[in-house]
Amino acid sequence: MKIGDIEIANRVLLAPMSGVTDAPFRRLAAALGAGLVVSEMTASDDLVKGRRMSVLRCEATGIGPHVVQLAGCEASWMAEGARVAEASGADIIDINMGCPARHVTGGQSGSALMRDLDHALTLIEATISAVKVPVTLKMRLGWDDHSLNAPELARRAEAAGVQMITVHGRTRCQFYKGEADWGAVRAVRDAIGIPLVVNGDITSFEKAVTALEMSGADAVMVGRGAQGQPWLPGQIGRRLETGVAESAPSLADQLNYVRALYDDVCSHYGLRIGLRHARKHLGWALEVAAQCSRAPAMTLKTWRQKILTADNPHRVHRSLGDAFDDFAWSAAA
Ligand SMILES: Cc1cc2nc3c(=O)[nH]c(=O)nc-3n(C[C@H](O)[C@H](O)[C@H](O)COP(=O)(O)O)c2cc1C
Repeated sequence: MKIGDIEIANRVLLAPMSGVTDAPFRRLAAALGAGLVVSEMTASDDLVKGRRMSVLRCEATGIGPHVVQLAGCEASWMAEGARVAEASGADIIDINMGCPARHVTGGQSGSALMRDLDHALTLIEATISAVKVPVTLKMRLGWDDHSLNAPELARRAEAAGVQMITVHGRTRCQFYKGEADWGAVRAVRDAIGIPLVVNGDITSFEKAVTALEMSGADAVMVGRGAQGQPWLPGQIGRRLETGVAESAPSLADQLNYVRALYDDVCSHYGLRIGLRHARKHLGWALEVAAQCSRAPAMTLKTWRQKILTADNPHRVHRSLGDAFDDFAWSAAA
């Protein structure tokens, strides 16, 4: 699959997730084989103003094709944000028209743009005119069940020059409730000729295959399923290419991944902020490892408590090693 001239390694993308898919997590998921990884949403005006967290969100070292996702509600900020992102190394700019959060939609950004397609198009056109790199778009099925206008937005976006569309198979009013409707994404397939990506609730190879079949999409995007398992997009992507199933990484490999991620998070944000950001990744990694080893709930609870409250990287590394040893005992029992 290609986005403009950019070849994608396989058909499984890592979803943008604010507070989760920061540069360290994307680096790891990309190294473990994700076809493409997308930055957390960055407010275009904050990026232009050089706000530190926005600049950090666009960091790209070691990520491969670098996709920066921009959000905003004004054409001029979107255009300027896109220029800044391109100048700092973005290979692709993605526009967010899917975020359901009230603080985003209240500012007429994210999925609120699906309520005013004429305005949405002005943002898309401004972004495309501002940069040479391909521009892509992520959206939901519509605002609510009475306005399923993703096919119309997708068709107009393609006509304006957008080069790939991702659809999360829920409406904005669903937030994250219910199940993603992969079949409903087929109406977008019928409306456009550019690459289409289906998203929502894809947590396994089997679900990826079903989502591809039901939607007619070219690729899938995995979000929450990758929390604590940064290898998942790569594993599904390789299996779609080769048909060969892989088991979960060994506990020893999982320990190496979480340690590398922890160190990268601490150096990316600096120790003080990094320790805070690292906690959720540590928590998810421990949960996944405990599940893989069928460790008792109490063992997980004890290690979570110890590791998530530690504020010294040496102690965290040591405790991670001990926790994974414990999990290995459970697995062998
Ligand atoms: C914590 C969290 C943060 C998210 N942040 C973003 C974001 O920054 N940009 C975006 O387009 N979607 C964002 N999403 C939506 C995901 O990209 C994805 O569309 C959604 O989670 C459904 O996919 P999944 O079921 O595979 O998680 C976020 C979702 C979660 C759970």
